[in-house]
Amino acid sequence: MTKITSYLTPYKIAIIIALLLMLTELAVELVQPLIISYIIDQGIQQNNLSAVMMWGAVLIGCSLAAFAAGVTNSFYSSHVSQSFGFDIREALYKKVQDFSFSNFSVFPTSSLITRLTNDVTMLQNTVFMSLRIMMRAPLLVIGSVIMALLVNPMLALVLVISVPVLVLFLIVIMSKAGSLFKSVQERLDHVNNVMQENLIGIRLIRAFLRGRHEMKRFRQSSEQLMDKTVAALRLIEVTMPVILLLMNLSILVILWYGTVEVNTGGASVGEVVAIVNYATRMTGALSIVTMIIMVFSRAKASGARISEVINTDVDLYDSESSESFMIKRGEVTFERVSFTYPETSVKVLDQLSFTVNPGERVSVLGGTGSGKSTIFQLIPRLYDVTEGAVKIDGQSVHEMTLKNLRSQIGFVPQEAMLFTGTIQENIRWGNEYATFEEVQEAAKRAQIHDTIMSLPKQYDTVLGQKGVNLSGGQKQRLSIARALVKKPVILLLDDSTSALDMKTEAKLLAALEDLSCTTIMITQKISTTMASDRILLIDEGRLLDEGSHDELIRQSTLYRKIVESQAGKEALPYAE
Ligand SMILES: Nc1ncnc2c1ncn2[C@@H]1O[C@H](COP(=O)(O)OP(=O)(O)OP(=O)(O)O)[C@@H](O)[C@H]1O
Repeated sequence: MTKITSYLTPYKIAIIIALLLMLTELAVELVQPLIISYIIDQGIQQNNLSAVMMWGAVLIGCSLAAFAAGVTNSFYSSHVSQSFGFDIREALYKKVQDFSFSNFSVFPTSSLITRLTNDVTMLQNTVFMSLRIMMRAPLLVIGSVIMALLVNPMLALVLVISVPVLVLFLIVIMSKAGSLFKSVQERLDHVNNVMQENLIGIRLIRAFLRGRHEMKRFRQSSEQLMDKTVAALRLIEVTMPVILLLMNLSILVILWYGTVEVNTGGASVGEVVAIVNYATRMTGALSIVTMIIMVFSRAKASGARISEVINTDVDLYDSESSESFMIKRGEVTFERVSFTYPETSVKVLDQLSFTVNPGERVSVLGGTGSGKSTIFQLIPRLYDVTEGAVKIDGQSVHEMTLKNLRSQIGFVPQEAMLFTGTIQENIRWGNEYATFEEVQEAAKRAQIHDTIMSLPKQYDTVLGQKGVNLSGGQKQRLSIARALVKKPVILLLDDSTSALDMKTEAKLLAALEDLSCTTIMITQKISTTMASDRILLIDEGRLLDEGSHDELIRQSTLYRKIVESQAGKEALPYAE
């Protein structure tokens, strides 16, 4: 288990320097009331101007030293906190990149974003404040009590009694605040989640006139965040008046008792002033402790949330026996494969067996929810099979390294996903080493080259977020081009031609013809299945039937029904 504090280890020298500088500031702060008491007792009371000048010069010298220490401390504190935040952000990002899909189902995207941003910033600020002021405040309280005891133990007794009471009170508040701030962060996750869904679905929201509904949803979640934050802050705010009340009372007692002691010769005026001065400084330090409680409580919650991600076991990884394997032929075999999604109990695939031969073009057809996309996810090992084996050229995908396996497979997901950047960059995303000619060739095969050339900036046209400035069909063809530029041995198209008209689809399929790769296409369209060598008919995670279009028309009632529903009775040569 990696502890968040271990990320501070590389900066231990800078931390030590910052802490030493902070101690210098603290020492000056503690010695100042003592010097002031000397100025009063040895200078003012004795009418000794040279003593006033001497101790005055010492006071100024100390203040300058504290100033220099403070400035240098800020420099080191910023360096340590920013570097620490950078390292944690990077570690989190790397971890999330390695996440399997089942890991993602545990952490919603919005929560991961909050953890990567808000939670890291919270920790970063805490480190900065710890090195700058946080450690100083408790030390100042302890130091002030010790110094007061050295100056006059009898007068200092008042502080010896009041300070532990206050510290106990603050500990109780801190333990309560921790859980409250944890729920503040969870509420923040929720606000981010609603916001994210709103922004992603903005077009749908406008089209369905659901703006008011969504506004209400957002307000509810924002109100919950506000309520939790107010509850947490109220608890913290209560500490301040309590501290002020108790400390002011203590000062009054010191003044009263001090007067008695001065009159009986038990204390000097300078000593009383010094102890009042220590008490005032302690009041300031204890007020800072209130802020510390808040910052630490939030940091504790944030630290736990970050640790949760960093210490998550990634359940999809290269095994000891994994090796690089060159896919030469592109034969895909499912051997009695069963699959259940993590955290669920329903078998989505059940003892599924089939083989796709090298270079073959196979369509996967089946009702919605029958498990077609799941079949695809198992080939590049986005999930591991629950039972059975998926093999490529006879080698189990489990025994191939993830990087090696995925680099040889072209995968076009159901929803075309594009990134902010130029068209060229988006295609090259599939193969960063592709030349411009290779990018163009892929675009030509994907039937998107002509469209690109008609744009004013052609391949340098900048796409908006998720490719908003393209039509659904254009996005699909661009993501096909992105898979083709990889020159994959196996090409998986998950309903990737659904938005294309029949003519464009036919051209695309013809252009894929001379590629020697094995092509598996999930489809709902008969026009696609007709252009395939073979069709796998899937129903409830099982292989219902397989064969060419003509064979299935002869042997499968279900297939005949699908053909009839899409192309009419006349498309059935064997119709009575
Ligand atoms: N991440 C997931 N976690 C849990 N269950 C899932 C997950 N993804 C899909 N399922 C379930 O698995 C079943 C098969 O889903 P799959 O996406 O493979 O179907 P499909 O045949 O591709 O459907 P469609 O044609 O509608 O895309 C469905 O019942 C679905 O609810």
